[in-house]
Amino acid sequence: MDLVNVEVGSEQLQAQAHIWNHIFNFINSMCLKCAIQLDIPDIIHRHGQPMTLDALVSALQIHPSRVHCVNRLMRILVHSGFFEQKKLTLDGQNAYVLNRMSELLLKDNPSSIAPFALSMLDPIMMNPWHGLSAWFHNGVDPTPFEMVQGMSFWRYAGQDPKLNRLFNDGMASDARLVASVVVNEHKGVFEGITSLVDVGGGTRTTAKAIASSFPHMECTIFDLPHVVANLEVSKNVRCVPGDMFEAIPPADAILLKWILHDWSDEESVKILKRCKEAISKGKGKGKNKKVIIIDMVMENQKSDKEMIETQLFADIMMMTVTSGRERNETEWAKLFVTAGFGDYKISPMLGLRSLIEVYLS
Ligand SMILES: C[S@@+](CC[C@H](N)C(=O)[O-])C[C@H]1O[C@@H](n2cnc3c(N)ncnc32)[C@H](O)[C@@H]1O
Ligand SMILES: O=c1cc(-c2ccc(O)cc2)oc2c(O)c(O)ccc12
Repeated sequence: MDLVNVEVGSEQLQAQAHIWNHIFNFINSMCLKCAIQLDIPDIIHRHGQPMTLDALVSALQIHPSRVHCVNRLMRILVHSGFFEQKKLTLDGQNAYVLNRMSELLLKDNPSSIAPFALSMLDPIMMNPWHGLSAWFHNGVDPTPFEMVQGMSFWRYAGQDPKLNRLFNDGMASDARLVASVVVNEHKGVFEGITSLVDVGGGTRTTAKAIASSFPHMECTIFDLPHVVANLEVSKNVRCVPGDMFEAIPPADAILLKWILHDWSDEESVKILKRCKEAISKGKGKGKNKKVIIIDMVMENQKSDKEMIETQLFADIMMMTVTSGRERNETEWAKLFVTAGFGDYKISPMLGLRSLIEVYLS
């Protein structure tokens, strides 16, 4: 094709802009990481009132030669919706204020997403992305993470205390946010249940929230021995070490929060079969015998482009890091039928994620 003679119309320029936008999309992630590392949300929060650029610059402990760059960083962060700008009436200066997004980045917010953001944007997690196309040619390694880092994500996290702490803190803060929504707004899901096992319950955050809202429920956390071994004793949540692929302690109900998206369909069916055995042996009756899943249901929020895109990101993330996947309703239903369950109910209620109740019959 003689490119010089091709007429470049406005549609092509728009296409070029679209591609450029995607080439540079990583800049959004990196500016977010930079803002968290510079402590910008906490600095504005501590200021207690709208904060001018001059006040922000003097509170930031940065090299004097970088001072003139702060407004450029703040401009893109305002554009991407992380801060608001207000006109100060006295001198006409603009000042920054937090919004719902930056409040979720504050370090002392129990639901802070900052640790999760820093773990996901750590070079250890970013390097595998450079191997994505090579991994499509390589039929050996289960994930790009394993191909590039030489071991699974789980083994890596087990030997890198910094990544492990950031990831677990990120999981725990998510668990606090989700548990408060579930126990405050969807209490009915747990009513009538006398015993619950939170399989892969990690640092026990979700189980503790459920146990304090339902003091008569016997709550157990079931996780790998090295996870459970490090937890301090809690009077209302029992800890049982073990492997969910082998056997799960009996209970009326089993909770699987952010578990099945880590695993392939075959592995997920194995876990669900162990759940079925556990609730079959439990003392629950009728619809109280159930598996409660908190995970994404893809294609469930047709109207919201950003939510759909985030679910698509999460799916590719799981492919790259854990060999798991995000599923649509048909794919979930197939897992439940294959594992021998009879019925299920999906409540889309947790932003990106849904609550799925799976019944024996
Ligand atoms: C993504 S984290 C989810 C933690 C927690 N449910 C939450 O949402 O905050 C997955 C959990 O599964 C646990 N896990 C992985 N393999 C397991 C196994 N074979 N048996 C039991 N737990 C396992 C991990 O230790 C980890 O705590
Ligand atoms: O590396 C990950 C990433 C996630 C993840 C990514 C995006 C989302 O919207 C949600 C979750 O989840 C993970 C996970 O559950 C896990 O066990 C290991 C790694 C990751």
